[in-house]
Amino acid sequence: MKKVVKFGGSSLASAKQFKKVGEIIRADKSRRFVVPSAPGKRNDRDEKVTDMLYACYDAASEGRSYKKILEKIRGRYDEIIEGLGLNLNLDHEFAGMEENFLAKAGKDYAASRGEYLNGIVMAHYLGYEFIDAAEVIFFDEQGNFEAELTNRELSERLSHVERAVIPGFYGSRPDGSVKTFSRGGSDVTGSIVARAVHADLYENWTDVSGFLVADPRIVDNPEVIETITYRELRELSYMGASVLHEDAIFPVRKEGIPINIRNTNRPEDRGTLIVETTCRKPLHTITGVAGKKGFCAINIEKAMMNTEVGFGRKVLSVFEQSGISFEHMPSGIDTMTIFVHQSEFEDHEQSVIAGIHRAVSPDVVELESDLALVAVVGRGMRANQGTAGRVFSALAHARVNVKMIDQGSSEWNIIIGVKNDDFEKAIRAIYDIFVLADL
Ligand SMILES: Nc1ncnc2c1ncn2[C@@H]1O[C@H](COP(=O)(O)OP(=O)(O)O)[C@@H](O)[C@H]1O
Ligand SMILES: N[C@@H](CC(=O)OP(=O)(O)O)C(=O)O
Repeated sequence: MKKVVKFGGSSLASAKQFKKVGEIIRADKSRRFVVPSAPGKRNDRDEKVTDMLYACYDAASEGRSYKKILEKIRGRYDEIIEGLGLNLNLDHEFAGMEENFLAKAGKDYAASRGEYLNGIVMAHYLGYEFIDAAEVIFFDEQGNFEAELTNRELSERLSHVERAVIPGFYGSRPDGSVKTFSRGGSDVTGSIVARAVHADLYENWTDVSGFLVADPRIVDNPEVIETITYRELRELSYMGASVLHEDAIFPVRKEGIPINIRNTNRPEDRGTLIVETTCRKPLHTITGVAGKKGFCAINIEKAMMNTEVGFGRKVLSVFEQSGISFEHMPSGIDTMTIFVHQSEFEDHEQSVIAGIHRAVSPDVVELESDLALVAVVGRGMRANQGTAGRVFSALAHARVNVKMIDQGSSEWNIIIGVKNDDFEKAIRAIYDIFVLADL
């Protein structure tokens, strides 16, 4: 049995948390490969080390004094080292970081040091080998992750190692410069390591007892999902369920390795098992509900639109030319609506509208901003009649105005557009009708 264990920032925020992690790892000999994040928040008012490193980099690159922030970061590690009673000194590492800051090694380099230093501390604490992720995780010149090259090299390197700590979140480009994944990317590193060592299980340890049916910051005490499939999870994590990075399933999916989400503060809880496929019937019709705010809808109307071959392609090419990807595209006979991220769209708004006019001569183009998308996801939805009806009656009861509905033909997800202001209300209404009313 071989397990890869990833610990998030909340699990490594202090010496007290490190001790819990140490106990978890020592309790099971198969936990051979450890992927730590940078220290996270110790309480609601605290800062994540990664955020402090970004602030430090910004100060250094703008010629402002960064020393105070760097000292604060140093303080976080020293507190952990002292609390664990380790004979370890990070003088050399911090001197190297300062040199590189001044040499402008880049923002990604700065951000990655949170995981790098925590990896050194963790390896020391556990007596495991430390492997710098820059030596085994690779990106190309453009910064795209090199999945196959990484898998080959990492497999080879780890085949000679009994127990190792590999810091999460970063790797390197061909010129040796550091490149990070997007925020939350240590989850992806854990998955890459699990694939490379052909792990039996990828355990992802965090501060909640599994993947929850809804975001616990919106719904009080949501139920834990016992078993969820990769594709359900991908949809929920892409749509904002931040417990697992949206790309973390791809490497393990290639090998069919299950992921187990576990709680460092309650190791006795079984957590959530994420699998390729399962015979286990879901407890409720829906598996989960998640969503994101900050979308904008571009509504295009033109009489007889559906008879114009190539209409959709021409419209989408306008977005493509501005480098904007679209999220959803519900359409009617004479209407078509494109949902985009408001933050990506705002700067290009007028040029995109002008482009649409030039490309397809529409009758009307209208914009609606400050929208949220909610995804109701579940493999059980196909087998249950009236799911959409229940969703919409719950939303109507909660007085939520539905702006858009998009149901894939696979019938295991329904996407609903609502106003940003109605977002939390919509999530609670859907949770209540499918989970609380079911109990
Ligand atoms: N559906 C969900 N299930 C569980 N947690 C969720 C969900 N949606 C959002 N979260 C949030 O994700 C957090 C865990 O993710 P994250 O902060 O990245 O942890 P870590 O620091 O351990 O990587 C939880 O504390 C919770 O607030
Ligand atoms: N430390 C990085 C990477 C990461 O995955 O962190 P966490 O596991 O705490 O979400 C971040 O804050 O984005």
